[in-house]
Amino acid sequence: MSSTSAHDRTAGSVPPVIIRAEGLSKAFTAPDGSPLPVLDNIDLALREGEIVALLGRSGSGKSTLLRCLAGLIAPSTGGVSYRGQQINGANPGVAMVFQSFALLPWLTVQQNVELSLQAREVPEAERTERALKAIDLIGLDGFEGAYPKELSGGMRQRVGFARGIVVEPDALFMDEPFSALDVLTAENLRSELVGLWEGNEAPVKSILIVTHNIEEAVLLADRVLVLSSNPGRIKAEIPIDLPRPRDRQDPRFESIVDTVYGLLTGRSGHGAEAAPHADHEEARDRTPATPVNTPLPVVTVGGLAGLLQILVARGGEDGLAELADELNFEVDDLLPLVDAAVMLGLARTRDARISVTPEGREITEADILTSKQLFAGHVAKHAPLVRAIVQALSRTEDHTLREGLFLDLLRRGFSTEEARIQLDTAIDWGRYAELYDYDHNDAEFTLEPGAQAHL
Ligand SMILES: Nc1ncnc2c1ncn2[C@@H]1O[C@H](COP(=O)(O)OP(=O)(O)OP(=O)(O)O)[C@@H](O)[C@H]1O
Repeated sequence: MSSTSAHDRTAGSVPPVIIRAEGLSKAFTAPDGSPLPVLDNIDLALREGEIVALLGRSGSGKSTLLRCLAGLIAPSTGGVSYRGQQINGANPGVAMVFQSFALLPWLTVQQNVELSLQAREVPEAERTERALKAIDLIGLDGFEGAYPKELSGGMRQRVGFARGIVVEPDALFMDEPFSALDVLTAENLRSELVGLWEGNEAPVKSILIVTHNIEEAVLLADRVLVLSSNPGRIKAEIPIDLPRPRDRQDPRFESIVDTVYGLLTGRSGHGAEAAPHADHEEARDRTPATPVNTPLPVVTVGGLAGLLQILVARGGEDGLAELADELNFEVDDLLPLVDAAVMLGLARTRDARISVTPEGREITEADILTSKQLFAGHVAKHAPLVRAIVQALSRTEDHTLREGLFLDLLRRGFSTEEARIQLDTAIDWGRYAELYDYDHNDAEFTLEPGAQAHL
């Protein structure tokens, strides 16, 4: 908790819990009807006076958890309570701010803000007064009569915030509220939000923010909960006891960012940080890698080669935070590349650092033909989906197969859209490695001569 926070807890007393999740698990249904576990056994409590950030990779279940806590979807097992009462529908203590703003285009700013109050049956005169106050607070004074299309992205999201705070919720839930905005606008809005929170002006008692941006989480939150993926579990909880507004250059800030980087890049949660669930993780580690339990990181061969080149040029090793900073990448851009390099045995990560392996260096320094052959060997060995495609093609008489087979198999563990993305990634990697060719017109794979030697 920040030492300067207006929401400071009284020494020694633990603030009351607003929302609690106990043993919360959620599984969706995969397109083939099998269960798709997304969240597993989540316990968490959101207390008065705190900002909590939920951080995790894309697809780790952050939004699903937020929606379960908001009562928008029901957990498969376990429950959610609001001020001690189990909820069975929309959580009455929560207001939401969405990434997409979700404004109604045919309503003015004021009407959009009043809508939240209308839904709660607040009388008209009070609605107007409260809406104008919220609009003023959030810096949109003078734009009450404007329509969303007349506003910039940042101003639209201000309306989103006004609509959330106008109901004076116990908990304001924000799902990636800054990620549709340009960097400067996002930074500006974040600082204003921190200002309102610190000045105790925003009429909310707690904030839960979903983000994939590590620095954003460390800038805003009193606690960061890191979710692991497949299925999502709380992998670590990191308290952030720095005064606000926080300084990105502060060594303590950097050190926390590094720790979180380390947690997110730790291979699916190995190591001490996964202690509470280490038994599950280990059990999973013993199961063989399949295209479903070990998805391909969605990156191009060009991107991967670029990462290795940069690492080699920097002496073979670098801190992940420094690398992301210098390349002007967001965490989400960098992590899949890091994952791909690690999956293929071309780099390794330790804490928050990445180093190129001898195999990665060899590939980077070889001529193009040798480099391709080496790459083919690593991909056929370590990328489960590419390997599965080569194996399946080897077993057919004419060494060809339609993509439908692989899409059907992938749909056992992925949505239709994700299955397509996985297959497209495998097409990119396998074609570059000259393990197989792919004909777009016939949607058909053909094994390349010599590919089986890599199995
Ligand atoms: N209604 C649904 N039906 C089936 N699967 C779903 C549904 N909603 C989410 N999923 C799946 O659940 C997983 C987690 O999704 P979720 O959106 O919660 O993740 P996230 O961590 O918020 O990801 P991102 O950062 O990309 O938004 C994904 O694999 C997603 O495809």
